[in-house]
Amino acid sequence: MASISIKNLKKAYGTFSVLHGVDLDIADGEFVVLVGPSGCGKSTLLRMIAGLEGVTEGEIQIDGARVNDRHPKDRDIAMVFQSYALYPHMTVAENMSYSLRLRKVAKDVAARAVTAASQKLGLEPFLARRPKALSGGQRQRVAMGRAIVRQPKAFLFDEPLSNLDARLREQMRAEIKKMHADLKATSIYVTHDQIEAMTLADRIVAMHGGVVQQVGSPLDLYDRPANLFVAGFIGSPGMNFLEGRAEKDGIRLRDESFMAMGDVPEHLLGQQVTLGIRPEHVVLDAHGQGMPAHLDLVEPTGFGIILHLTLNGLPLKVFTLDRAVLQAGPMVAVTLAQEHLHLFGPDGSRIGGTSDPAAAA
Ligand SMILES: Nc1ncnc2c1ncn2[C@@H]1O[C@H](COP(=O)(O)OP(=O)(O)OP(=O)(O)O)[C@@H](O)[C@H]1O
Repeated sequence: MASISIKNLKKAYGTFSVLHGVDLDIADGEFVVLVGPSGCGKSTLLRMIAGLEGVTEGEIQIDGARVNDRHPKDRDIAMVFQSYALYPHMTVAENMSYSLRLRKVAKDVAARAVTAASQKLGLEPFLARRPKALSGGQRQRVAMGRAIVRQPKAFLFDEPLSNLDARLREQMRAEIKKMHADLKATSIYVTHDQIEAMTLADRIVAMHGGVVQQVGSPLDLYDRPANLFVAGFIGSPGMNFLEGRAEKDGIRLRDESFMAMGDVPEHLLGQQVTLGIRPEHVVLDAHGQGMPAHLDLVEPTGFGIILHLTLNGLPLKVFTLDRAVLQAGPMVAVTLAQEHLHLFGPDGSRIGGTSDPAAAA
């Protein structure tokens, strides 16, 4: 296995710049997930690491060695795609052993590697079948098995589960996690799906517009998003944002209502700021204490309930497990849990901490 280091990496297609200087150090055995909206450059970054795209500027190192000009096959990296990319005329066993045969690995060694990988992935009953006789989930497993038998330095996953239905995704997600716990292989995984990112990653890299916005553990990004983009992107239903002007002890919202939040840093006074609060941190008050809000829409998800409210003319989402709200009238009372308020400055970056008062100082 290997460490991967990316230094000031840039990519442009003609005059169109896709990556604007990415720095990232991935430790040996780490599972890193790249997330971001469509077009933010995550697949481009992955493909550059694999050697499938050239480097415009900057450096990629694998185990300390510069690989910018190294051919993909000489980087010793296995890539798993959403399209599976299996050879249709080969059986599962042949697909899995193909790369070993190319490397002239002895037949019995290759057979042992295929057996071990197929046991791990529950593929033994299918070894003699061709890909067309497999379900999507089974094909994806073969694609992973093919990567495993090579024992590469690192695995790169490009949205491997996006062609699968929700139940199968859930199952395969858990299998990938188990596989990683087992093999401890350095892995970089690209996805749109934030549940995949949250559940699989040791660290998440959130990208937007070809720029890394934040790198951290899943809960770091959830609890202490570095800016408005990360705050809005991570979490579903998404964080609520309320815009206003900073005053000494809180924020004067657009509708002139006041949200108390302790000492506001002096340099922000009078500035336009944004308050953020996650839907699960808006507290519904059964006793009618708190701010009156109009209940516009109720979305029961089974697990919990998403409420769409209007508070002082502003939209506010609430997530609750309390089914009693299904009987609530058109008016409810809400409190925003102060310790869970996030504050973002005029440029969108996070101000201080909410859960960690020392960081706010
Ligand atoms: N060969 C190319 N020539 C020109 N532009 C390209 C090329 N490949 C990608 N791009 C552009 O680079 C940007 C980043 O693409 P990339 O595929 O890396 O995004 P992504 O974040 O992986 O998106 P998605 O989640 O939709 O796959 C996009 O605007 C895309 O149109």
